[in-house]
Amino acid sequence: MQPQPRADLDKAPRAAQLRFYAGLPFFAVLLYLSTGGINNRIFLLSLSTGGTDGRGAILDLQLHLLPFAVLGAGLVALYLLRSDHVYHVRAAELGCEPAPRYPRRDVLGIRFLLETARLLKENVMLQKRRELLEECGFTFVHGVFPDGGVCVTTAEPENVRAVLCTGFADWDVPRLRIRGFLPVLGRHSIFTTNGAEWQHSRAILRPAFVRDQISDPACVDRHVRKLIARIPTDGTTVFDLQALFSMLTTDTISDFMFGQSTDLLGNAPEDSHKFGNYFDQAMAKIAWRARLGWLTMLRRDPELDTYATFLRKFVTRYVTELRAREEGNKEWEVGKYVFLNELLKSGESDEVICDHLLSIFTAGRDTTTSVLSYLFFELSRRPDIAAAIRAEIAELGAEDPTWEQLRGMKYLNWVLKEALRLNPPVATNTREAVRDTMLPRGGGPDGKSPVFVKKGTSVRYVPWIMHRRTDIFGEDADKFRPERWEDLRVTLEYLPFNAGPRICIGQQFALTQMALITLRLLQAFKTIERRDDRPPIQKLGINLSMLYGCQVSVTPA
Ligand code: HEM
Repeated sequence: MQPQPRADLDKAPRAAQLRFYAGLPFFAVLLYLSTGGINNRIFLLSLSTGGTDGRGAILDLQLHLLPFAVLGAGLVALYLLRSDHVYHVRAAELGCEPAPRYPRRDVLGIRFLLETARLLKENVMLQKRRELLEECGFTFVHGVFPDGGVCVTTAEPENVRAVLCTGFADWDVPRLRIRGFLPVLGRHSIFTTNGAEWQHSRAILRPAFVRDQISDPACVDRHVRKLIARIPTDGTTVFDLQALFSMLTTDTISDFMFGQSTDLLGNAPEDSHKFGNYFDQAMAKIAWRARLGWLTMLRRDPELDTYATFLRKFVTRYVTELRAREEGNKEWEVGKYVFLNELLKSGESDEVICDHLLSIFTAGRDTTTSVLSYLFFELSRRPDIAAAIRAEIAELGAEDPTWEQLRGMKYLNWVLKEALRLNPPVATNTREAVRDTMLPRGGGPDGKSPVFVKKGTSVRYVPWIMHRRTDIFGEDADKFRPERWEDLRVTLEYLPFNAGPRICIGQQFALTQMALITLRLLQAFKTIERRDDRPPIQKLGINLSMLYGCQVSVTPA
């Protein structure tokens, strides 16, 4: 059966724009009348009663201004029509066609903004956007409130390739995201910079991730053992693995970065718990700011300021401490790789180093927690998959596994890939055009023509939806089936770590860390059972997380 076109999807966006511009003069008159406020009402009343009640001067002025207001609005409309015309001529020259616009009637993107806020609140944003994208050929355009521009949303691998790889120079991390992240990450972090500044940050951070020293499973192992020790093993006590994974990743990343762990799974001081807690709150707030736009930034948020101040102080303390040790010329934990040590060698100021450290926390903590939580949710309802991983673990023997061995575990790596496919922690991402450019797909009635993109336009690409496309991953795309990776060959259709020059620099670190954690938990527990009847809802923040956590009970091996 042919799908019915949605009434709220405009396949003729240009006509809609023209209708909007034609309405501008009327809008101006309305605006003019409404700015007269109560006076206008009195004026209209007085016309019907025959008197102006002493307000003649003001009303006179308004009447004189009326032609200018109409003329002004007319000129604005003409200007917009002209640039619209120029835009369409250029687009046509390049063989571009418009992409469908959603929703159909939406002056300045207000409806879209309100709908987005509602869908986020109801935690159905990804599902609803998937339906929409499937219907309109995987690309659509919507208005952006309040600046009146547009944003292109796409789940088309060819568009992703153009944005992240082949046309990299045409696209920046959007200003909106930078403004949203600034209070916490600062202006020098790898996530809040573009161009030369970003290249500089990446050049400082990247070497730390290719050094042999970080390949130290013992560091992760130490913290996993603490996690295992905290888990009740009577098979009936229910606990939330997601909360424990969040502590674990905080501990491992802080250990890797500062050479001292926050030790949330051990004997953490009050401050470390506060750090974990404030970090969660701050992330939730900046996700909201970056998504809902300039409106959320009009007002200062004193809570966010409190969180940001505390987080920056907490991290700076380690920087000051380590600098003091270095100045005292003491050898500090000889042989142990400490990321902060390497950063200090860059000669950057404390403020810049603090920005970098917080960005690594942001990049590595909740992403890893998200994948592990979802993975163990799947394992808790799929004992067959857990058994297949255990069989592979048994082949390793009794020795502690090396990083190389972990990377070589074929089935375990399929399982991780499958978890990253179905719920990539960075489920959606955005870039902004820094010059007029185009996307190769999404335009015209069949969605196969290129789409012209004006400078300043945002493009949101959605790995979560792309990873579930049945034309790419098969009819069972929604199913957790690790075996699909045996012969599946994909490139940019699969994008959990991004691609191109801004690809995730912690990818190998994350994969091996997650492999080791999974291995240790499956060695420690014979059964891991799901203990939650509620549907598994994914909450969209900066990263995905499980709304109700991962509630399970376990028995010892
Ligand atoms: C499962 C875990 C992880 C996933 C799914 C993931 C995913 C991503 C994605 C999608 C990006 C691109 C963001 C963008 O440009 O908008 C990214 C960037 C980045 N990731 Fe990861 N990441 C993970 C773990 C980590 C870890 C553990 C670290 C470090 C300890 C890390 C460090 C970074 C950094 C520094 C960037 C910025 C790269 C740049 O802009 O040049 N990531 N990651």
